[in-house]
Amino acid sequence: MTSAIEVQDLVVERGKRRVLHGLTCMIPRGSVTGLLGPSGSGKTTLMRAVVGVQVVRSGSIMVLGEPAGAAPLRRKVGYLTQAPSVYADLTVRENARYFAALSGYDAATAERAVADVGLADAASQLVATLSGGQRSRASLACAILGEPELLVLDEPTVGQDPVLRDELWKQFHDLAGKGTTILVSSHVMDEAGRCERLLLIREGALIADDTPAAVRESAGTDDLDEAFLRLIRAQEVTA
Ligand SMILES: Nc1ncnc2c1ncn2[C@@H]1O[C@H](COP(=O)(O)OP(=O)(O)OP(=O)(O)O)[C@@H](O)[C@H]1O
Repeated sequence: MTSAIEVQDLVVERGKRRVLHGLTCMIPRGSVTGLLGPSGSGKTTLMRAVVGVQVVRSGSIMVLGEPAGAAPLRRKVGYLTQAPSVYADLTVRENARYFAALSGYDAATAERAVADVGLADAASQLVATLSGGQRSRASLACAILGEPELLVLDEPTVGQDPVLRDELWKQFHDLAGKGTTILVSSHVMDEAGRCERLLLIREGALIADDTPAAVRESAGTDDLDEAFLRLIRAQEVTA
């Protein structure tokens, strides 16, 4: 099987609002796929559905050949939420070791994940005393433990400086090179160009599912920001 995620006619309602409107997409294995769209367009909702923590109204989501959220996926899927999900009163290392132990990984695996996110020097620092960017990297370390088969990353580079962002993107590609499928959301269009595939989402519907090059070509511009705007306008005209 070549697809890591298959979403079919997904409808999600949150509160009284329909947030995803029959969304269908397929994400290939071993790829870095960017999920881009305006604030409130449904990116987090789609990611939550993929990791199996979102109640869905209808449709289906298969992840690594299993229904999203199925027990065998627990060790195979890493999820980085937007809000840091580490314990403030533990050190970076203690957090990594704790989450490693929960999944049956050893201390060396925890140490490697901490180093991979550039926090080796802050490993013995309490999370409460970290900067915002460091804190989200501490969460990222816990998400990448054991190199899961699928990594779902909700805005992992927010609050990071350009050098770190660059390093994190290189690391995502390294992981993908080793076979990990990465679904990563971002608001930042210059990050879209770093993805192998793009899902552009607006108001809960897909407006593009293609490579960055194909998105640029179909919109007739090299600028992905402009391409996104043109695709939105084209969709408004046909709607
Ligand atoms: N718990 C909730 N109850 C009701 N509505 C919600 C809830 N969570 C999200 N929504 C709504 O669902 C829609 C999609 O939200 P979602 O968080 O998926 O967007 P997003 O694209 O990830 O946004 P952002 O880029 O700002 O994080 C928004 O209109 C939001 O207000």
